[in-house]
Amino acid sequence: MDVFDRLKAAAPDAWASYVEHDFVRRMGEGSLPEEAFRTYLVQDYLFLIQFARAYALAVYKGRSLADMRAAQAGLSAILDVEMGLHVRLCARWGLSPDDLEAATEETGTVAYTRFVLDAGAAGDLLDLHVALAPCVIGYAEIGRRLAEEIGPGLATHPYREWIGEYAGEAYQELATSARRHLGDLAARAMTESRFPDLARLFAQASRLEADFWQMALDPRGPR
Ligand SMILES: Cc1ncc(C[n+]2csc(CCO)c2C)c(N)n1
Repeated sequence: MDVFDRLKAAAPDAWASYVEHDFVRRMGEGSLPEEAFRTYLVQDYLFLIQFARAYALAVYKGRSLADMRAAQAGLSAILDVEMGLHVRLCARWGLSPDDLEAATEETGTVAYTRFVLDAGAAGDLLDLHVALAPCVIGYAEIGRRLAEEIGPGLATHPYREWIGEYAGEAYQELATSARRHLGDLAARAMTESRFPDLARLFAQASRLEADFWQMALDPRGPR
């Protein structure tokens, strides 16, 4: 059992609330309302910008060149690859770069991203990577499961690009290497007495991921 499996096993309800969320189920069934998916895409754009900052923080928190380079690779992946893919996916869904730039960050986006940034700012690199783990590794689990469930029907599925992206080999490899890096970091920096605090951090990040899905399902009231 690696440290990621231990963290999941310590927070089964929080993990299930995230990876088995209604948004995920309905995306898989193809019954997710398009408007909910658009809301998600816009907030995810704002989310990815803050996540780039979290990887930049991981560069700063690194104590070895290897850790700093690993964080730099994560930062480049977001800035040079992920953002471009995301903007293209948004365009496919009728959202222009101007729409994305003009969007307001919702409370759920602020809560999740600033929680991760604070975990990293107040803690060390291991705290930061534990807070990042549900996001990076969870999406690989969700993407793979949905692709397996849908099977050959994926080619014509309404959410095929999103599912294909996260189920695809490149993202699966990225998640596998993030998982290995987390294991290495824990082997170096984790004393057993730290585990309960790390498990709490992991559970909270997983709940915030679940809230992120929920935010897209719940219409926002006027304000
Ligand atoms: C709410 C939310 N959670 C997780 C991801 C997945 N993800 C997070 S950071 C990143 C880039 C890793 O290099 C990816 C793919 C997302 N997009 N949105």
